[in-house]
Amino acid sequence: MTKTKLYTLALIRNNSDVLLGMKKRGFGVGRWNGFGGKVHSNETVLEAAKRELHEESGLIVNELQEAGLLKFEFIGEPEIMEVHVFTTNKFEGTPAESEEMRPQWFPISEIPFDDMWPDDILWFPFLLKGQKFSGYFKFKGHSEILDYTLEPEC
Ligand SMILES: NNC(=O)c1cnc2ccc(F)cc2c1N
Repeated sequence: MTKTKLYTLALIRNNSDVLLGMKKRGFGVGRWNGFGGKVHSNETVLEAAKRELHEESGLIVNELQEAGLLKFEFIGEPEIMEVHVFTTNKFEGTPAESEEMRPQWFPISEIPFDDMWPDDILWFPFLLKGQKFSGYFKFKGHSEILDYTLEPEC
């Protein structure tokens, strides 16, 4: 019986740059990620997105826009990750390194997809155009996508 677990993922924009974090340990280590994590039982998805962003980058955001919904299945694992993706260009503070993440601004033309999760190159174009999206990715390990669906959502 597959179990769905809620996660958040926030991509912060500043004009033509996007903020990514180099994951220093744990899940996704060595890859440039957005900022996010698990949703706790005593908070909403939006509250979790703001909390995780602040914990991992030091940034404070009052508003986040819903950007998309991604579901990730890993062959052999019972849990489906339901990842709520957010974005904003309104934030307070300066990105600061945390125990989890080393933040860095990247020009949109220089997003390091080769050092990111393999699905990013597929849905980032929707995010950067401001087109909401919905996707499902079936992974074998952490680097091979066996199959996927991805579509714009109104
Ligand atoms: N910026 N993209 C991410 O941070 C990202 C993308 N895809 C993923 C797929 C599975 C997973 F477990 C995590 C991610 C993820 N953090």
